Amino acid sequence: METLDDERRYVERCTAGLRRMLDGARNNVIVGETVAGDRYSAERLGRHLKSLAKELSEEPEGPPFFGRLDFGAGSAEHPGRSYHIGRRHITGEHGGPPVVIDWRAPVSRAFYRASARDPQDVAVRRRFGWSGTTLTGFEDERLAQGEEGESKILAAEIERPRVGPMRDIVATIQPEQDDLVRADVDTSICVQGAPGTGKTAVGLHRAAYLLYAHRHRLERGGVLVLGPNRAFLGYISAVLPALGEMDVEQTTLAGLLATVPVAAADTEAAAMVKHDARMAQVLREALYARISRPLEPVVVPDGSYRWRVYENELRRIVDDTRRESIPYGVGRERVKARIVAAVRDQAETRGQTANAAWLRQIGRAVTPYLDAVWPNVKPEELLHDLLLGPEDVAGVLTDAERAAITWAKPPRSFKSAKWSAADLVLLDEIACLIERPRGYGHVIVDEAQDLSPMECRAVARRSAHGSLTVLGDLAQGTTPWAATSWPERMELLGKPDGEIIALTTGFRVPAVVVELANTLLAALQVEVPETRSYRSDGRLRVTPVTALAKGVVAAAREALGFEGSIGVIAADADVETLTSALWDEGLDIAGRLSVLPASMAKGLEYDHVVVAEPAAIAEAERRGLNRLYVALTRAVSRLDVVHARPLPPPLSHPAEAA
Ligand SMILES: Nc1ncnc2c1ncn2[C@@H]1O[C@H](COP(=O)(O)OP(=O)(O)OP(=O)(O)O)[C@@H](O)[C@H]1O
Repeated sequence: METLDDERRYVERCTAGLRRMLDGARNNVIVGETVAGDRYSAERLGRHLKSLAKELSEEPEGPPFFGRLDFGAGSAEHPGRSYHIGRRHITGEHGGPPVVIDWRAPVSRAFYRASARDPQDVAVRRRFGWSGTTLTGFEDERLAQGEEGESKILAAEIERPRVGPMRDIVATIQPEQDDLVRADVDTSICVQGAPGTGKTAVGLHRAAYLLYAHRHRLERGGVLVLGPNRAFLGYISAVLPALGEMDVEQTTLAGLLATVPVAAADTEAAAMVKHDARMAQVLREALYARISRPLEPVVVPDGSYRWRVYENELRRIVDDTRRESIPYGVGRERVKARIVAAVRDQAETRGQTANAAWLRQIGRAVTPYLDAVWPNVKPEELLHDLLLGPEDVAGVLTDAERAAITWAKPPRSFKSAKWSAADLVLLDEIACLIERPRGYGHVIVDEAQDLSPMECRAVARRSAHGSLTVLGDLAQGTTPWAATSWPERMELLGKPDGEIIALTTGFRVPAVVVELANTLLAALQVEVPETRSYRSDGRLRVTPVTALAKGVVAAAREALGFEGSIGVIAADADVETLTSALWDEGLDIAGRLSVLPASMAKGLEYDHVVVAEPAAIAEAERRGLNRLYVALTRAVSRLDVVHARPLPPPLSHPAEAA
């Protein structure tokens, strides 16, 4: 077994290897552009090499490897071989074997999965400890000899104080997480995970894994990651680049659907109706109601002659086309083509030949008729008209529901209409009825419990020919339409057969904090499995105060004495006052201390969290207790609950909890 010095020399070989790869990629950029056969392939090759060179040079510098596997002499596939495992593959000297194997390669799997009970031919698993890019030590587990222990390196990684954006967990992925990361590309999965069980981390690593294992297939469609808000996207934005993946689209659903700006807000009653799955039928019926029954023949002038297609045939064409399951816009084109074909058949019967120019001319002549029978429809126009006083041709909405979504003050035309966030979802539904949207090879949706049925449909349309990874926690549902059951949501997401898997080990929230948060769970009326916290460290303090701002300032000041980030989470309405109070006391809220509204806390984590006035968070909205549950579970090391008012009932046992 080598010494630490040997391993440090190995680091130098890796650094040299990386340098060789970068030089090689840069050289290839120069050569590749001049040697490739035709201009098109030269350009493609050039672009590919440039992006490789860019990727290599931009990659954040980190340790070249984090683990090593020594296989036993009896291994069938890797007898007596050793492999260093890292974030990316590093080529060896003189075309020899790589000095580092990518964590996603098949052989690396044993690093995450082997155990003393099932060593998978691994004699020794080594984990390395680093301080920046300096190798500081390693730990060995002689799995073949039944040796497997709590890893200090693993524990230190999980318990390290957090600063800045989310980091990858590639060195410490747990077996149950690895199962999800490497699930088959065609399999859609739904991960129900309590706070801090690594759902987001798993989703991002899955994106990286799928791109590695199925690059060709996914490059065409692409991979899309949908997060709940911009703050969250900023927080996770460094993970995929650190894993060498630069080309994954990361956005919010609102960002994806934003064809027009959001300039209006709905009442909750209106939003509830607009997000209801029944709106799909209302919109479909409203769109197809634009098609009218042909009552007159089409008369097409052609020189001195007039061609006629009679009502019966036209009706047949329109009815047949309606029966086909094709988008509305394609239907319009098809009707047009069929009318033109009917004219062509008549012309050919008369011995006239139909060339392309003639067919185009007939097509132009048919268009005004088509505009009357199967008109072009703009989504904004259709929705504007519908909201004037929804006719609800389908008869699926109640009078009250129809009244709720009727414009309070109708805009002068659809062009001056101000749209709400829910309207954007409806506009997307209509746009996709008219024309199929771009689909992705794989879509990862985080905080999926908050999606409405109509939003689920928007996601389903983008993953109709690909697969989905759905990440969420029913207990953290805060929207009025949040999910209460996964099978129902998977159905709406178009993957009714998707597997639903629960993650139950928490890596963020310390056990004492989990206990407090769990006292809320029963009141949330969702069935989710109990969580076990990996962390026995951590601190919880519940402090009654007479003046909230003063209490929060004191807690924040004390928190600054510890290492790591600090988040003060308060009801949205209290944020301004608390920010001023911290500011007035000279606390630096631009640095590692931030104040954030409870509505923005989802998905984020801070080393030290101060939850200000739980009662105010709980009563601020319909699912205020769920919101409070989210706020309480953001802490990595310490949670301070500061309250001037009584705690909301399910949380009223501070003495036992503290
Ligand atoms: N295997 C692991 N090794 C080290 N850290 C991990 C591991 N799994 C998760 N973590 C860490 O635990 C924290 C929580 O992970 P993540 O944010 O992915 O959880 P989550 O389930 O999405 O949480 P939430 O539902 O609260 O948003 C992160 O800091 C993440 O890096």
